[in-house]
Amino acid sequence: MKGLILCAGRGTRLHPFSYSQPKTLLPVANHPVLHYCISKLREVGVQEIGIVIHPSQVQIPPLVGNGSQFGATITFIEQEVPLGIAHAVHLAQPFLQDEPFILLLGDNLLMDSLHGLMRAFTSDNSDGAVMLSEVERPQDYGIAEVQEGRLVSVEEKPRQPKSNLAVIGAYLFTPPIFESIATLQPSARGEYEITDAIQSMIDRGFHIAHALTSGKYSDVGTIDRWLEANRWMLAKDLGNTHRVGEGSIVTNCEIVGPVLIGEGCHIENCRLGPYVSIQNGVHLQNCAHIENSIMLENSSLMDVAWSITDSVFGRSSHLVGQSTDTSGVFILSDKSSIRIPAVKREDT
Ligand SMILES: Cc1cn([C@H]2C[C@H](O)[C@@H](COP(=O)(O)OP(=O)(O)OP(=O)(O)O)O2)c(=O)[nH]c1=O
Repeated sequence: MKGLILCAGRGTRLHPFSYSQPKTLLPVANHPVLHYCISKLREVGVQEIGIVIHPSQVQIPPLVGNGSQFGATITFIEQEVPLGIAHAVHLAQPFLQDEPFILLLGDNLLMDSLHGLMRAFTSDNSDGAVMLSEVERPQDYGIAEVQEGRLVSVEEKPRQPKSNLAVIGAYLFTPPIFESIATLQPSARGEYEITDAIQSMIDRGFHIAHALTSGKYSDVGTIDRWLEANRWMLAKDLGNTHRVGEGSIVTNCEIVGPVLIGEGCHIENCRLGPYVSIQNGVHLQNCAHIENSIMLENSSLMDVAWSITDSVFGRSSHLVGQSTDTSGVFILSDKSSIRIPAVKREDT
């Protein structure tokens, strides 16, 4: 069985960070999301992996190489215009040829392994399988209708959802999916939708099995969800402890885990955590409190007298501030910098 990972979207909901790097390279617990996808495929024995990228995403090939670091072989497939997930699958047909394949959305993170998906596919003798997860706002997802244990319909972002079971970004397909994709028309948002292709499979009499995941599922589609994914990956990896990478110097700090500190960082006189991940080369000095935040490579915070929460600091971004206000949320893109002067208070 082959694997296909999609990375070629526009990532508009993750601006400004997805301007300077593909969102599938953004770190969750200091590892690119894409690495987790590759590992999930390797865990179930998939070795031949195709990755769909946009031609401008030149950072992706050097980061994954030929796949040997993962024990896989990797083939890149270009999608010049992100016309939808089904369109990306269509472009990958020459790579996938005529065997079953697992499709993963490259910005999705699953706690469960893909064994459940594989089991649903094989035990039901089916023509494909999807993974379902209960969600709170079904209107925002592709929603499945299951009757008597069988998937009977899927609908993209329905106004009146038939269930709260969302089709999440892990699928298993057999070659008839390509004929279904060939019949599609673009949706109202102008994309060839994979949910329409699945519905077409069902309408043509093919059986699509399903596996319900109770494990956590998230994606890095928005900044809030990126922070959420980071929280649960840190909790999974570290519990309530913290880890400090090689060559990092941490002095006079109070740390409440989970907190992950990369290599070559300099951190002094700060209160950190919980849920903070810090990439390599970060410099923090005299920071009152940082919580639920991500600091990308070589960013720095100096003399920040208030509490920072729910924030992301881009690569080589800098914040210097002395205000005595109590808290702040910062979303700083790469190479941006802010200096906040001390507030002079009138004596009363
Ligand atoms: C739409 C689309 C997405 N993808 C990938 C990108 C993501 O990793 C994954 C899910 O995409 P989405 O998050 O649905 O789309 P997007 O990446 O364009 O983001 P936004 O809606 O914020 O602009 O699928 C493709 O490879 N080709 C496509 O045509």
